[in-house]
Amino acid sequence: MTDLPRAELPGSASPNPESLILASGSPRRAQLLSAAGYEFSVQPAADSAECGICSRETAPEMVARLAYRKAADVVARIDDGLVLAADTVASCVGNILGKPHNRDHAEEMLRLLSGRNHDVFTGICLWSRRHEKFVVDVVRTRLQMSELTEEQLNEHLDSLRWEGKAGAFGYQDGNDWLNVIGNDSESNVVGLSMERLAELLENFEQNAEKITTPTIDSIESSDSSCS
Ligand SMILES: Cc1cn([C@H]2C[C@H](O)[C@@H](COP(=O)(O)OP(=O)(O)OP(=O)(O)O)O2)c(=O)[nH]c1=O
Repeated sequence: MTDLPRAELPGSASPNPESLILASGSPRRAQLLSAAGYEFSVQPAADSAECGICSRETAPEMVARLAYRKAADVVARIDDGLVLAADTVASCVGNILGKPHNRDHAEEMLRLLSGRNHDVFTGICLWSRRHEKFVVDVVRTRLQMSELTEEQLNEHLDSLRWEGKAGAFGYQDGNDWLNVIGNDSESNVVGLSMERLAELLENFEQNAEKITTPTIDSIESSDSSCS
């Protein structure tokens, strides 16, 4: 993994900056933020904020909607703070791959990904409770997975390193059968693009009133078809 950039929080020059609250129970996201030098507290969103795959929803629409829902869930419980929420899925030949439910599900995902290029999408939502403004954005990283041998597949399944990870793999685990294509964000695969986070923080004041991709309309309309 490349060095991760640091960034000032909006209003950090003011005497009373908003503190950063990570609305996620993901240990990877906390590690990424810590490694980049951010100070933050953790307040995971309720599981109910992360409802399942919705009909007619693309992977980027889905991660945007879920990041927004997770942030909204935590914003409703705090008086002040800048809430950061994210959601990550893999996407391969039209299939959206979240966290596997069990070993068989993980195997199914890995057999689909084996030998294929695929995408990982992470939605990010930053929401200032004090200013009641938020931005939502989505980052895509393209990956290539080599064709897995039966031995590699079984070793990975036995290791349980697929647990709790979208697509049933952990890029951070350093498997030689998985590579990011080109210069796409590596931290995005692990759950949070640190490059995009720095940009969103830096431009929060300018961008917070308008939603980036996708629009809040599509987030809300997708939500209504949630199963
Ligand atoms: C693709 C990939 C995902 N992941 C992880 C990041 C996320 O933790 C997880 C995707 O699940 P998410 O639902 O995005 O996050 P989470 O359930 O872990 O935490 P929360 O909902 O509280 O924010 O997969 C890796 O660690 N490595 C990878 O290579």
